[in-house]
Amino acid sequence: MELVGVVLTALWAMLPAYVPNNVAVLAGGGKPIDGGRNLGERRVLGDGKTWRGTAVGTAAGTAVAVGLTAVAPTMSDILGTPLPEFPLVAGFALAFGAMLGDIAASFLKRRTGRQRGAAFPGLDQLDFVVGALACVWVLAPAWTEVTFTAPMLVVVLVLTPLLHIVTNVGAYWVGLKDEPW
Ligand SMILES: CC(C)=CCC/C(C)=C/CC/C(C)=C/CC/C(C)=C/COC[C@@H](COP(=O)(O)O)OC/C=C(\C)CC/C=C(\C)CC/C=C(\C)CCC=C(C)C
Ligand SMILES: Nc1ccn([C@@H]2O[C@H](COP(=O)(O)OP(=O)(O)OP(=O)(O)O)[C@@H](O)[C@H]2O)c(=O)n1
Ligand SMILES: [Mg+2]
Repeated sequence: MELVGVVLTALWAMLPAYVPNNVAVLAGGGKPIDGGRNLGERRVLGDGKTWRGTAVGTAAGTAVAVGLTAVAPTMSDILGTPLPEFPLVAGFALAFGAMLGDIAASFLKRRTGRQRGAAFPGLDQLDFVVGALACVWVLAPAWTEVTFTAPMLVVVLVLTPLLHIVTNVGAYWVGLKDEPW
């Protein structure tokens, strides 16, 4: 498959993992997952990881996977490259795994003394990718092995940080996020 095809397929396959954190920013708030508890001196996760953001983000990412599956044959024809369909478990795993990766990153940030909202370059850009890929590999291993080729994984690891930076700076500019990362 030529490069354009690999890029299109990689972004398509990751879209159910890209949407949840965006939606959590838009829909989040309310009760924190850690219930306000500390581990040692610091919060377990912090007020930035909420039940509502996690649930709505996961639901939105799963819904995106269902929508992409419905239009995959048509879009494959239009774009001239075969685009994957998502079994429900794979769509859910990508979405929920993205949220879990972001939550795990907050756990690490608190353990390393970073306050809520502090940057952790590298981790911020890839936490949800690692979470999504690990979760889908565990919950839908056969689908994952067929769908994610090595070139696609390279494209995902290179392009996602760039997309994350552009999206977050955009969200900061329009006032949706308090920090541009
Ligand atoms: C389905 C519904 C209801 C909404 C979809 C919202 C939306 C804009 C989805 C885009 C998904 C997408 C293609 C994302 C790619 C980038 C990416 C990897 C994002 C990861 O999430 C970053 C998110 C939170 O990050 P954090 O948890 O690590 O802190 O960033 C915040 C994003 C938002 C609040 C969404 C809305 C953003 C804007 C309105 C900013 C405008 C965006 C731009 C100017 C540039 C967008 C460009 C590209 C190429 C995506
Ligand atoms: N599981 C999640 C993830 C995000 N959010 C919402 O999205 C905002 C931005 O997300 P993020 O940047 O990931 O969190 P931070 O507030 O920066 O906290 P942390 O330092 O722990 O990443 C959060 O403040 C919160 O309102 C949420 O409610 N639930
Ligand atoms: Mg943040």
